Amino acid sequence: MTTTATAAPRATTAPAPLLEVEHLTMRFGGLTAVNDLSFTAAKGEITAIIGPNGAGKTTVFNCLTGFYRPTAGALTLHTAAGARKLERMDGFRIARAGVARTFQNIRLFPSLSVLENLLVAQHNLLMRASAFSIAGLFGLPSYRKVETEALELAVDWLRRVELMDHADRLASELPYGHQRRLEIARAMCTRPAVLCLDEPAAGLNPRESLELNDLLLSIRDRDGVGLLLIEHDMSVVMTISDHVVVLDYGRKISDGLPEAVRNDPAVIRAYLGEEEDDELPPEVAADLGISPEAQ
Ligand SMILES: Nc1ncnc2c1ncn2[C@@H]1O[C@H](COP(=O)(O)OP(=O)(O)OP(=O)(O)O)[C@@H](O)[C@H]1O
Repeated sequence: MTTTATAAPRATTAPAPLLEVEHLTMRFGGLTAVNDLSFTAAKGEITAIIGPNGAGKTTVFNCLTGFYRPTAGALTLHTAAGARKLERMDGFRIARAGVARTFQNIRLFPSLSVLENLLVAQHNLLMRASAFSIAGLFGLPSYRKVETEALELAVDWLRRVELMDHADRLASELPYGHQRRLEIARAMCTRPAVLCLDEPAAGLNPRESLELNDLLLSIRDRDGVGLLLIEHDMSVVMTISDHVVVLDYGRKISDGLPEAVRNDPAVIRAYLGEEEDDELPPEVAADLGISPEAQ
C-alpha cells in the first residue's frame, strides 16, 4: 500500500453532529469507570478518545455498542434515518442503527476465509432480503440482487485493504497486520454511519501504521463515515484526528483540536502523573510536542 497520510484538520464551518454523548456514567459496583462524560462526534470527522491506561476509553465504546448498559446518560446517533437513542438498545439493534466496531484484540471468524468474513458481516442484510425464508433464499429476485451487491461490496473492500490475493485463505492464517485490515473491512461491510476503532494501530510496525492512517482517512473522506478512535499511538492520533477528547479516571479533562489538546496542561499532567519528578516517555513527549525542559 502507498502511504500518503498528512495532518488532517480541515473543517471551516461547524460540522453536523453524528453522535452525541451526554452525561454518560458507567459504574461497576463502587468503581466509576466513566463519570458524567459529554462530547459530540461530528459527521465526516475522526474523533479520538485518549487517556492513560484505565481512563475509561474502552468502557465508553462498550456503552456505545451495547456491550454495557450505561448507568446514566444519553447516547444519540444522528443519521439520514433520524435521531436514534442508543443507551437502552441492545448490541444487535445498535449495529443495525449504524454503529460498527473493531476490538483491541482482533475478533474475526478464524475458521472462515477472508472473503467469507466479509460476507458474514452482511448476514443481517441478506436474511432480511430473503424475508427469512428458504423460498426467499432460492427464489426471490430481490434476494439475488442483494446477494450480488453483498459480494460486490466484499470484493471492493478486499481491494481497498489489499487482501484480494488472500481472499480464499483462512482469516487465522493471515499475518497480524493483514488481520487488522480485514477487521476494519469487515466492520465497513456492515455499511455503518460510525466506526469505533479500539487501538487499531496496536502491534503494527511503522509502515503498517502509516498505511492505517491512509485507510482511516479514506474511510472518512471517501465513505463519509465518522470515526471514533481509541489509540495510544500519539503519532496516529495527532496526524489524523480532527478532534480529540481526553479522559482521566473516567472524567473528561480536555476536548478540542489536536494542537490545543496536546498543549493543554491538564493533559500533560494526566500523562505525567502526580509525581513532580516523573517524566513523560520520550515518544509521548515528542508526539505531544513537549520539549524536555518543559517537563
Ligand atoms: N466489566 C468491568 N467490571 C469491573 N470493572 C471494569 C469493567 N470494565 C472496565 N472496568 C474498569 O473500569 C476502568 C476503566 O477501564 P477501561 O478498560 O475502560 O479503560 P481504558 O481507558 O480503555 O484502559 P486501557 O487504555 O488500558 O485499555 C478500569 O479501572 C477497569 O478496571
